[in-house]
Amino acid sequence: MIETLERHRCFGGELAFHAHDSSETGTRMRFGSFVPEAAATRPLPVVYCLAGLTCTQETFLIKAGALRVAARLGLILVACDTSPRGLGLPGEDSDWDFGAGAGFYLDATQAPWAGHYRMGSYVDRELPALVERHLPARSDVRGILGHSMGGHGALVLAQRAPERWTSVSAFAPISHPSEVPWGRKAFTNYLGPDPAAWAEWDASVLMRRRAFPRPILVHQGMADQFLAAQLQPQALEAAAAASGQVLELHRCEGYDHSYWFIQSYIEAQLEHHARQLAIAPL
Ligand SMILES: N[C@@H](CCC(=O)N[C@@H](CSC=O)C(=O)NCC(=O)O)C(=O)O
Repeated sequence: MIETLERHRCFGGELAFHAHDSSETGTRMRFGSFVPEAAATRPLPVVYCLAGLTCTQETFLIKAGALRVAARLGLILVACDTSPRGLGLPGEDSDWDFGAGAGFYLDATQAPWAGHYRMGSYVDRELPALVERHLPARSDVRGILGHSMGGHGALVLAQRAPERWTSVSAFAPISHPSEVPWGRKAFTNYLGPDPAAWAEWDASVLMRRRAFPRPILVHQGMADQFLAAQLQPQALEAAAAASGQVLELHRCEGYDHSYWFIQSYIEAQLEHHARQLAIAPL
């Protein structure tokens, strides 16, 4: 069951925030949804929007400038939180790049995170099942996009289950988390010290192994303060070349890591999803 906490009419449709008990995280989770007016006459495809470190279920919907575009294209948007919260685990709230607000969209295997920090299965299975039961959403196709840590999440979840995810795109993703400080910290603590376990949640490793069956779109700002140290889009590009993945990587001169960058390219990304979702067989 979901509890709807607030509803707002927006661009002819409805923006809402909901809460529910999650069996994956064992906590109460919140998510936001935007349902365009067009859903009054037919079920619409959903694009799941994964935000980055320190964000909540509100950040993308408030800051990305996506709702006007989604209303025009007839796409439902769903934005979840970036981790479970309020568990009282040691260290859960100590760092902005680990623990609460930094779930990394994976399934933790290490104590004390295992059993709760299961954002991978939450986004892949539990949330779509809930959304498809309660919103006027198509269940035959799904899109996923994300920013930074959320870009990593979108790329990894789509590549791990290409039969479940029709379309994927990312803004400034953490492209090769096994090799950068944010990813190594998260993977060591959530998955343990063995890099073999990390590989299953690393977009560049997965892409090198097997191409996703449809084109992947990425935008990366070239004035991004995290570009060299944390994001490394060149790893994704090399992996795509190795597996034959069709990867459209746009290097956007002068743009930083912020939501001003996302606002500037959200229309291109949602149009990519609309194209992919429309051509998927019904
Ligand atoms: N607190 C940090 C900055 C955190 C930050 O920049 N978060 C990004 C995502 S980074 C990768 O996942 C973000 O989207 N923040 C929300 C926003 O509204 O911009 C610091 O102090 O450097």
